[in-house]
Amino acid sequence: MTVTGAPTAGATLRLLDKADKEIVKLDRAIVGAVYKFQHDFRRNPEAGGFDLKPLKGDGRLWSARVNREYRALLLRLGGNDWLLVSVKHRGHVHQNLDRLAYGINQITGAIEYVDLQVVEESVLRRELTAAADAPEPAAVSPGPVEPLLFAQYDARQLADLGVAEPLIPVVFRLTTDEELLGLVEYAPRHTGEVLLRLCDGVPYEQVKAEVTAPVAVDPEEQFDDEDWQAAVDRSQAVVITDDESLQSILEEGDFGRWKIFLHPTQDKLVHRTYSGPARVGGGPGTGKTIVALHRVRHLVEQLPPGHTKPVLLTTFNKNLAADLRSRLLSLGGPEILARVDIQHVDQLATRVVGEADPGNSKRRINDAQALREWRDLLVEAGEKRWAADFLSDEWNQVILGQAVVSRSDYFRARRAGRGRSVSRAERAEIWQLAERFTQRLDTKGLETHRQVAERAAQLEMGRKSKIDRREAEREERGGLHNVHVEAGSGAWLRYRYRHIVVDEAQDLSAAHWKMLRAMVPSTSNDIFLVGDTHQRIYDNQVTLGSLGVNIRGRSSRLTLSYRTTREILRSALGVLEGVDYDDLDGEADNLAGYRSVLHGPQPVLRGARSWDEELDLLVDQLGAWHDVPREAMAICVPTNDMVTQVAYRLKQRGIESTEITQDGPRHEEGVHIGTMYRFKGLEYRRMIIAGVAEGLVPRSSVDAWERTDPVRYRRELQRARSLLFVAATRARDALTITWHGEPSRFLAPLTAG
Ligand SMILES: Nc1ncnc2c1ncn2[C@@H]1O[C@H](COP(=O)(O)OP(=O)(O)OP(=O)(O)O)[C@@H](O)[C@H]1O
Repeated sequence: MTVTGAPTAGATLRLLDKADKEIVKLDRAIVGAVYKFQHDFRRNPEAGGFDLKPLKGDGRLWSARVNREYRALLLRLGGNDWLLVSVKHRGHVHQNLDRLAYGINQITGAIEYVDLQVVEESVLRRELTAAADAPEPAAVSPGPVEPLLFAQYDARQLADLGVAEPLIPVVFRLTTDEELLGLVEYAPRHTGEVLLRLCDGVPYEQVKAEVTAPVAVDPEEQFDDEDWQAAVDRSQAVVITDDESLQSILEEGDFGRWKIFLHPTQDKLVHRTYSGPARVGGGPGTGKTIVALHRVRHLVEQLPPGHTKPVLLTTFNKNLAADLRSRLLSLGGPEILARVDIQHVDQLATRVVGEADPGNSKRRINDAQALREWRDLLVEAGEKRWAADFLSDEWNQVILGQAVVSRSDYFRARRAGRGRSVSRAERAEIWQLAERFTQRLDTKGLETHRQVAERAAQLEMGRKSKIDRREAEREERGGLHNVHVEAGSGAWLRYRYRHIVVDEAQDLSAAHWKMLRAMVPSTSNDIFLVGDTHQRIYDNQVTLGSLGVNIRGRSSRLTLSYRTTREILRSALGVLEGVDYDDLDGEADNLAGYRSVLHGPQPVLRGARSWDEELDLLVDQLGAWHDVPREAMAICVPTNDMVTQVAYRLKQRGIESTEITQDGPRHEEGVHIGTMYRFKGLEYRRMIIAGVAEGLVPRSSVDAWERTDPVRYRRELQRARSLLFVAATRARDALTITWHGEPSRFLAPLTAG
């Protein structure tokens, strides 16, 4: 049969989420035939040989020949727009025609396709009558009654949450977690999310608010449930553009899905127009980085043609910036990359300062190195009244943080949140020591990253005021453009960027934000930042509003983890129990609704009597994970010494390993080993967190602050907790936590069972 009313030229062929998962499971020869099919079909669906024909009376579901045995099942969206939903053996299609269900979900407005036969056979593994209506839950369990998982809900309630209606009768038959997880595998994505949440015991209304509401069609929007072309835009589907696109979807498997199937919540955040700075929060693995990358691509696609780089993509460190670059390349290709400046935030600050002062050859040091300089200074000066930690913080947070340049400024400086008050006389002493410290750094040719960031912020703020002044003058003179030239330099003075996208936003300092704010004009879509304050591991708490980055009303949160299993997530959340977190803007934040649809083994918790014995536990655990490449596993420990010791023990036992340095893993091969700080933004299939013992996590010195500086004590505890949380949420499939001696206090909620 020919496609009536369809133009004879090429067709649009789309692929529905999950159809790809089914196709990859077919024999290689059939997958090959699918490649050829999509190529030919896109060119001309009417070509002979496809035997394209509608399967049911409504003209919506069609079958096309892939090879002698297999058929592609396609939904016709309209004209020559087709959605590939499945590839099945022709016998299966023939026998189960009345079991192939499809429709537009009344709540989410998305297209759904379900093969009820497959679901029932695979999920319930028993013959079921093909009842079309929802059965009375109690009536379907013969013999000893197994509790039905969803007996407390009725069909209407489930449908209102957006559960795919054809699946509701099956849902009512589920009795075990295993069956539920099986169903989730085959069900439309949203159905899986809702059911798992209900099964976790989350109240109905909460599931509605957290899972359904974000993807529900706006009740104001009169949506036409016959408009399949509009519905496909609300669905997770991708247009197959060329021969390689389907191939790359199938070959990259789960690892490439982030490029193609954004969650509707992610998709909205990527494509929205924001009237000013916007922030996306959310727990680990919810796709914040993915959203940032798609956002960059979206912004670039809106730019007029050109050769400049008006979009800045920045993050906390070099390692993460390199990762963003390679992922953006893979998402958008060299054309997108060509319009984006990717630099980590300290590199950016260094460049700004370098431009203003090209002769500067100072060596940059980090917070830990600066603290050592403070210690040495106090020892050399025989100064015992002040602790190096305290002075270092005072210098970073008050003196540098508020750009204090004189003694009198320091006397007036606000010291909110510093925990301990200081008298005027003490301020005088501190100021004197701070001056000696800066001199010391100068003499040694050193400069801290914080100093550089602060100078960069000042320089950029100066540049911004010049631009604004010139802009005002230009307007006064009726729009003359030549006043835009920077005095003396001949260079055009303009904002460095049009859009800035920031990843790992929770760890940027006030100076970084001041610098970034000044680099981009305050217009729509100016700053887009993603981050999670539960993962803040550097001491940089900021209130964005006070730094000119006003995110109020433009803050959203992602809640579905794509990385971590539900089992790991539950343990990781246990680590954060009972602690408050901020939203980067002075208000509270939380991880409400944070969830996963992935499933795996329970995390393993194992204590040893000594470090030596614990090292053996690590070797045993790696041995048990022989089914996974070494590079897909990592060991995270609290200290650098422990990194060396673990590497040594593994070497003795013939296990190759590689250390994660500031610049990423030293080598390609081997189990990755690093301190907790190094794991920010990374992910592994299997993780061991070792040394999670009292005295190490948190380190014993933290307790000394409890009496002398309670504010600092709380901050340090929070940081140690976040470090453990970050480490625990790097694991995709399996997590083992070990310790020797007494387990860390942070593990109490987990070890309590
Ligand atoms: N829509 C999606 N489809 C498939 N995979 C996804 C999707 N979104 C995210 N992922 C995957 O989930 C994992 C976590 O994503 P990402 O790194 O963006 O999370 P994150 O929120 O930035 O995490 P963290 O806060 O821990 O750094 C990645 O492996 C990513 O590829």
